[in-house]
Amino acid sequence: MLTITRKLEFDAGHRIPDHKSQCRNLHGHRYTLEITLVGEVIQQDGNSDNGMIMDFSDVKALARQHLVDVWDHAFIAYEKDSAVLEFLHSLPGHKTVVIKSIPTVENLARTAFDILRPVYHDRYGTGLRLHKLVLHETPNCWAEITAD
Ligand SMILES: Nc1nc2c(c(=O)[nH]1)N=C([C@H](O)[C@H](O)COP(=O)(O)OP(=O)(O)OP(=O)(O)O)CN2
Ligand SMILES: [Zn+2]
Repeated sequence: MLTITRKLEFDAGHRIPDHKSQCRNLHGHRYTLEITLVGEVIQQDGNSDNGMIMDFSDVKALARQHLVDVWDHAFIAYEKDSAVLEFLHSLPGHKTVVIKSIPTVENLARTAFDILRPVYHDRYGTGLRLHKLVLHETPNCWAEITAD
């Protein structure tokens, strides 16, 4: 299978409210996101995308628009983490992203996958689709999610 992968990075805060150790504290990470796409290679002389599954700059632009710019420098909070949400909502203009699950790297990867899958899906009529998403929380810890 021929795939392309675009890597992007962003910073975000989170906490894991029930965690047995340090991760229950408010803290942040520089997340690394890897987006892997599959699809036919475009064969069209004169087309800027000729020879590509998708131009890396377009992969990046869409990822930024729909996910990275939304999450970058935000605090990502679980919708039931009422103590933290109450505090964050008291800060004028604070960038807070509320998600339906605890913001572990597993749940963030799944949430990111669900956001980005329709963004890339068959954009050029070439069977383009999101094949895999990898989210690194630290250089040593990451989650991967692959399309069924
Ligand atoms: N399965 C998961 N385990 C943990 C998660 C998670 O999202 N999924 N998250 C955390 C913490 O939030 C933190 O991100 C990881 O901290 P830590 O284990 O300290 O990771 P480091 O890479 O910094 O660890 P080193 O031992 O310094 O390499 C915890 N667990
Ligand atoms: Zn963490």
